[in-house]
Amino acid sequence: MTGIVVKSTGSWYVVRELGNGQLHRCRLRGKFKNKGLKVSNPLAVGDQVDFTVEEQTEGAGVIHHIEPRRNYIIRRSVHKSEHAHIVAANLDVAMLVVTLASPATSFGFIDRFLVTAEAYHIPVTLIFNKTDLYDEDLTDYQEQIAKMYLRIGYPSVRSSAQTGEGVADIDALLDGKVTLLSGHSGVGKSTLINALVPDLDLKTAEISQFSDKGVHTTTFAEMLEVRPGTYLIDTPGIKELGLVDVKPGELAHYFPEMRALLNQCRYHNCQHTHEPGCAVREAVDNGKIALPRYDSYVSMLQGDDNRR
Ligand SMILES: Nc1nc2c(ncn2[C@@H]2O[C@H](COP(=O)(O)OP(=O)(O)OP(=O)(O)O)[C@@H](O)[C@H]2O)c(=O)[nH]1
Ligand SMILES: [Zn+2]
Repeated sequence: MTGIVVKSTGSWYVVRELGNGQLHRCRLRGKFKNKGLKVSNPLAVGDQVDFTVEEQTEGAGVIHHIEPRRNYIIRRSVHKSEHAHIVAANLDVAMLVVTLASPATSFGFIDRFLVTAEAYHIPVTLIFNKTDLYDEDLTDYQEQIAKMYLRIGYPSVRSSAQTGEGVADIDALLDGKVTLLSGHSGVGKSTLINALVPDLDLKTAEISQFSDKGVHTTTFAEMLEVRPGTYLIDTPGIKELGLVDVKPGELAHYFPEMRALLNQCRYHNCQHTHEPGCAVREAVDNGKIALPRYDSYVSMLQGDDNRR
C-alpha cells in the first residue's frame, strides 16, 4: 500500500492511505539512511511511503520504502546541533503568516523565512493577518510592503480571522496543493487554520488517536486535510526554519533581486558590504533594491539573530 505520512512522533508514524484516505499507525522497519543528510529523523510529514499491514502486528503497519523527496524543509536540532530535523517533505508552496500589529512581524523574520524557502525552491505567499487592527497609516504601510515583496516574486493576501477577510482567497490558493503554513507565535495561525479546515478538532483528534499516547505531540508537524487533494502542514512550536549550509558567499543568491546583479560586481567574491564597484550596493543607492531587504541581507551575513 502507498500512503503519505501525516504525523510523526519519532517511533510511530500516522500514514494516510492514498485513494481511500484511511489512517494507519505504522512503524519503520530497518534502518533508513538519508543520503548525504545528517538528520535526526528518517521520516517526516509529507513523505510518501510504501507500507504493509500484517496480521501479527495487530493492525499496525510496517513501512518498508520511502519515495525520494521532491524537497524538504529542515530545522537545526535543538539537542544535537550537528544534526538537523526534517520538518516536512514534498511541499508545493509555503505561506508565511505575518502581521503589522499585535505583535508586528520584523523584516528580519520574514526575510529569513524567504531565504530558507528560496534555498529549498519552495514558492512563498505572505499572509498579512489581523487587518482589522490596521488604521489608515498602517494600511498604507501594508500596501507598500506588499508591493515591495510582489516586485521580487512574493505575492501576498490580506486577511483577518476576525472579519473573515481573505479567508476565501487563501482557500483558493491552497486548492489541490500541499501547503506549509508558518508564522511566529501570536500571529493568528491557529485561528486561520480553524477557519480553513472544516471539522478541525475532529480531524486532529482522529490523527492523535493513532500517534503515541503519552507523548506530547503538539510540537510535531501535522498534515491536515482541507479536502481530498488539498492539505495544510501545520508546524506548531517551530518558530524558525533553520537555514542549513548557506555559505556567506552564497547568501545573495537567495535574494531574488540580488541574484540578477551578481555577475556585475567588480569582484567575483564580492559580499556586497564595502567593496568598490558593487552592483548590489549601487542598486540599493538608486532604489532598485529595497533598503529593508538589504538590511536583512547584511544582518544575516553577520549571523545576527533577528528572528523576531
Ligand atoms: N484582531 C484580530 N485578532 C486575531 C486575528 N487572528 C487571531 N487573532 C488573535 O490573536 C491571538 C493569537 O491567535 P492564535 O490563532 O492563537 O495565534 P497563533 O499564531 O496560533 O499563536 P500560537 O498558538 O502561539 O502559535 C488570539 O487572541 C486571537 O484571537 C485577527 O485576524 N484579528
Ligand atoms: Zn557586490
